[in-house]
Amino acid sequence: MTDSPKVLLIMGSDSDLPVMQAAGEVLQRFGIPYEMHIASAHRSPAKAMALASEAAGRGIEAIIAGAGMAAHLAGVVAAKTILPVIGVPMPGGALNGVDALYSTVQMPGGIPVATMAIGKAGAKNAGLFVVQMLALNDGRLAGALKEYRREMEDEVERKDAALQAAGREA
Ligand SMILES: Nc1c(C(=O)O)ncn1[C@@H]1O[C@H](COP(=O)(O)O)[C@@H](O)[C@H]1O
Repeated sequence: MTDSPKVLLIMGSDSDLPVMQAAGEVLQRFGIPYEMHIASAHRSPAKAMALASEAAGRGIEAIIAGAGMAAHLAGVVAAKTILPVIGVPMPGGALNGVDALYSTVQMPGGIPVATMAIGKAGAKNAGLFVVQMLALNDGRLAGALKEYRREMEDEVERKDAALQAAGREA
């Protein structure tokens, strides 16, 4: 995207990209410019901390941080900025994301990380949560979110209608 980014997406590894893309897709759908980076609190701590501490000065309004296993990334990012940080626990590893969920959500009092569900649904909701925050001061986004909800409702209705029709035929 060419506009200056409003949202920063950080992930601990390139292996997280297929999941984190779900957040990017939501932001793209709502026309919100974002930037994606790979940076790790464990493997490249200086870069992870610099991205976090410089974000506000660059006009970023929210950060989505995704990591798996011992997922310290979102917490470390949150420690270096007062921007809202949304954490997405990645699936995989021996514990299939439960480790990442606990290490993302169990922040000590004082440094919050708004933690979403494990995996793609969590990444998607992280994107939507950011849209909802930005919509507080943006009527266009608020309207687009209402339309998104209407479409979701219509889709459920279509599926139910198809189920009822199939039931009648059986
Ligand atoms: N949890 C973290 C952090 C961190 O918290 O800073 N950095 C990388 N990782 C995670 O390690 C997992 C395995 O990484 P590799 O696939 O590169 O071995 C990834 O899910 C990544 O987010």
